[in-house]
Amino acid sequence: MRASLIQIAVDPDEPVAARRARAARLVREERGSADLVVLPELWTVGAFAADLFAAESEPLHGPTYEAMAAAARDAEVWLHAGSFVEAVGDALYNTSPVFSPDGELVASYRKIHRFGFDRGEAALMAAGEDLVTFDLPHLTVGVGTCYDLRFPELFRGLVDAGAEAFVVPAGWPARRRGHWTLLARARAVENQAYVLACGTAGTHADVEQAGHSLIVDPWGEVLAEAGPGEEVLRAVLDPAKPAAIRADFPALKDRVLGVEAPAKPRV
Ligand SMILES: NC(=O)CCC(=O)C(=O)O
Repeated sequence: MRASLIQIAVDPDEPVAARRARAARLVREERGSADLVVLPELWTVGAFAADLFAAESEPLHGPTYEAMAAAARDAEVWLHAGSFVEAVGDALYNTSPVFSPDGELVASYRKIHRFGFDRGEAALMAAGEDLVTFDLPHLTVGVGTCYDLRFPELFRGLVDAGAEAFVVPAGWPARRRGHWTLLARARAVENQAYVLACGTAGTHADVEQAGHSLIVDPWGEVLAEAGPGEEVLRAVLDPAKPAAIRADFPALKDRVLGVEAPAKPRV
């Protein structure tokens, strides 16, 4: 399974429509080199460009959906199209559509943990409520978005739903790059699952982006890591590897469920 992560730069001087066309072109360029292509979080507007969220919001079946469905079909790839600002009535969601090589929508995930501590995304967007997985040939993939990476229970829930790999699009800032790499590897090790973490490059809304997308195997080894700039990061995944590692080192079987804090502090 050949995976390509498109670490696109969000340049505020590039109109959203132009970036949409450029992203679609980059996806098409992976035809023949990839089975799965991934874009980052909110590459349309920029994850920190909160002032633009409402103006650049779209219905699920809007211009980003149409452009990405066509690109997936033309490239004959599975496409996790990062995320865009989805408008549903008065509500906004940070939504990730996933397309099959026929350009059909196979999954749609609304980010559950919104970033901003009551500001930005956390104030403007509604929270998703559902865990989402989708099936590639021989590999079940769970999805999370950016800040979700800090919440291990979400990923454990995805494992319980069958996930053997995680796709995590992000708009992660450069100043917390150390957390990004550490958390991506931690989610891989603790869940014995591939992690495909695709960030953005460039600077938008005065927030320098980390880049450094990475592909981690279910043993926690980094198979490929990007630099800070625009880049297409590629690696080959072995769909049999998560099951092999889980059989060989069966830590997931040793989970103790329902452990609760004592009612009174121990003395
Ligand atoms: N877009 C995001 O979710 C940013 C998350 C972040 O900056 C962090 O967790 O740190």
